Amino acid sequence: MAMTELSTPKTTSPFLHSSSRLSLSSKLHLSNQFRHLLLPPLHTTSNSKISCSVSQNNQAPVAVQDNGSVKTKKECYGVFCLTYDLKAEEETKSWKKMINIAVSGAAGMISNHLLFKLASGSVFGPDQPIALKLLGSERSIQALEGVAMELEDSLFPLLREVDIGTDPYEVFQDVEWALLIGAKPRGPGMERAALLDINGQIFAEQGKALNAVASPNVKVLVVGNPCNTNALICLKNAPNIPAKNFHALTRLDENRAKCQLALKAGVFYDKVSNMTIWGNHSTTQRGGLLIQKWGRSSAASTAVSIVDAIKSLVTPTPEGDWFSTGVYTNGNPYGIAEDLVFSMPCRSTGDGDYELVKDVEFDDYLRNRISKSEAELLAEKKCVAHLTGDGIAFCDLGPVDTMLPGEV
Ligand SMILES: NC(=O)c1ccc[n+]([C@@H]2O[C@H](COP(=O)([O-])OP(=O)(O)OC[C@H]3O[C@@H](n4cnc5c(N)ncnc54)[C@H](O)[C@@H]3O)[C@@H](O)[C@H]2O)c1
Ligand SMILES: O=C(O)C[C@H](O)C(=O)O
Repeated sequence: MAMTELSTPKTTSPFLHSSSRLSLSSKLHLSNQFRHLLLPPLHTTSNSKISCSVSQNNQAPVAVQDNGSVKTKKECYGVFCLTYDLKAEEETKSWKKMINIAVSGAAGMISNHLLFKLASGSVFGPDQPIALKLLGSERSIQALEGVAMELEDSLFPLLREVDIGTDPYEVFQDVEWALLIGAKPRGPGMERAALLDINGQIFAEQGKALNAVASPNVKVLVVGNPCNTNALICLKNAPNIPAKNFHALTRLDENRAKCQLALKAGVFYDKVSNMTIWGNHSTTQRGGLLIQKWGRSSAASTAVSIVDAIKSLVTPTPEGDWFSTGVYTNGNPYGIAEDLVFSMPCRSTGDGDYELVKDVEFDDYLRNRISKSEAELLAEKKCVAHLTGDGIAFCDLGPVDTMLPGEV
């Protein structure tokens, strides 16, 4: 194998703007028969050395163009600074058109697991190139750069672009998926509803930004807690986007419930189907206990459940089964109060959209539990009336009796 040694220059932080475009382009093949190419700046120490050879095929690296002007390297990072003519690459001819995916809270715990699954192709498929638009808070911008560096070092062929920024009006431009994770998590002894005040503002602002700049058919998955009411705030601030496109993540509850039922029934969890989570991302499940054990809220299993939730929308639902997702109640067949985001059983043909499953039967016990969840969400809705355009907020969340044994 032909080898060469390249000394790599030390580079300073390239992310100098609120939204930096990192255009990750085609693969650099590491093989023996091609001429050596000077690599873009690497984030390594000044004395590090690399032995490699780089095939260039017919691709001429060019500077990234933005609004007609050639960008300077300080706006991007390493390999993201170059873009390549992909027409020469046989593999990419079978690929779908690239999609733009926004992830907020991209420097947080959940995103740290999720982003690498998205970039690997295991969520949207092995023929679906993606651009990641990463939104962080001002305080997390350095960490966001670190995330971009790790994505760069992972050499994902399907990851074509990475943007980072703190302004949702820039980061959400033309996005087809928005995964809204960025928000404060609760700590030990807190209820999710206590986050209403802190997190509600974030989702009002991000709803407005999506409304203004995202793709008109963007699919929005709200993860930040309390996710049902945050999703309601978000959709109310985005009147140009179909309300049906907004989801609150209740898939973690579904996965937890499947696990618990399997345990009880003495079967492996793949034997459990047709699980419905009704209502809100539940405070009656294991989130609090996990916070007590971990000292922080669930992250890896949440990322997995986000993957499951997206896959349920982009692949056909297996015959006879359904999945749960928090959706806008608008003419629902179960008599649940309208104008809420409420988790219900759904099916999808795999086109990103869904239909409600309309014939699930309730017994009195279930009806009673659903009513309780409905009452909780109606109370939360009153608390955020100032953020949904419904007048003056009135907050009376009542006594909380949902802590699990062992919670403090
Ligand atoms: N629905 C669910 O099933 C579920 C499960 C677990 C956690 N959660 C919720 O998800 C949220 C995130 O959890 P985490 O563990 O990743 O938290 P984290 O604290 O690790 O990360 C949150 C990140 O969001 C950033 N952020 C804060 N405000 C922002 C804003 N306005 N715009 C963009 N980014 C912003 C923070 O800087 C931080 O980097 C929490 O609200 C948590 O309660 C929901
Ligand atoms: O419980 C929490 O606050 C975190 C998350 O929503 C969870 O269910 O694990």
